[in-house]
Amino acid sequence: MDIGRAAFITELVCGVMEVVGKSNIADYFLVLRLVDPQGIDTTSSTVEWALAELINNPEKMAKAQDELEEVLGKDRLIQEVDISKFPFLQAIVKETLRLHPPAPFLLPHKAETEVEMCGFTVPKNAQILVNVWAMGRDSSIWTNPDLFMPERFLEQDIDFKGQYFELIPFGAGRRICPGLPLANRMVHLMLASLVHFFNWKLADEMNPENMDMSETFGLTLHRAKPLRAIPIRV
Ligand code: HEM
Repeated sequence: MDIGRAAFITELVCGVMEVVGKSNIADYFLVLRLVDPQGIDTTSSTVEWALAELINNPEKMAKAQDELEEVLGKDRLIQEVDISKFPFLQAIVKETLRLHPPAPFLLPHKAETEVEMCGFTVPKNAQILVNVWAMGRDSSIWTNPDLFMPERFLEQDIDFKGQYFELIPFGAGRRICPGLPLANRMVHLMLASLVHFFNWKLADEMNPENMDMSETFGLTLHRAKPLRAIPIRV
């Protein structure tokens, strides 16, 4: 791990400790385990889905590889400062989080008071689950919602940092995921490295067209069948 990354993680942990100081530590770790059972569950699931979608859509994979090679050449490793130079890579991550949000219902919230919203009454103390998975597949928000089309994010200036309510895989507002800045960097860096230096072949002689892209639902969302792919050094 490089010094910059280590300093960043230390800073994040300190920030988290501040939060813990103001709340119940047992609840905090319970939530942390639920959201991120092994510390990287949500992050690794995002990278796995992004890679699966790229293998399933070879022309998008080629476009991502071209973009990386144009800026980095054949040998240079991507650094954190480079991420902003890759609009298509960023669009791939957004599109992956739209289609496969690792926390499909965010975390349960509770209404502190009765609220009127869009003609509905949400009673005090009601438990609220926000179905971001369904929002990502809603045809009144997205054209061809079931298709993996990263290009849609090249045409519109939307990110997932809580300002655009059509795309909130990390939640929004006060309870937004505190790991967002770290996850954002990790997903881009991991995915870019995997795609820049390797071509990918599916195991067991499978073709991209008959890949199983089904999901398992729970508090977190995963691939029903883990991605089995073989890296081939470019
Ligand atoms: C792609 C990666 C990730 C996604 C999509 C994600 C998503 C989420 C979501 C949806 C929530 C609940 C927000 C709400 O209450 O509405 C959450 C909470 C949380 N996340 Fe993440 N997360 C990711 C990565 C991480 C990482 C890397 C960490 C730690 C380093 C982390 C730590 C936490 C913690 C501690 C909470 C609970 C915060 C609270 O109690 O309010 N997450 N995350």
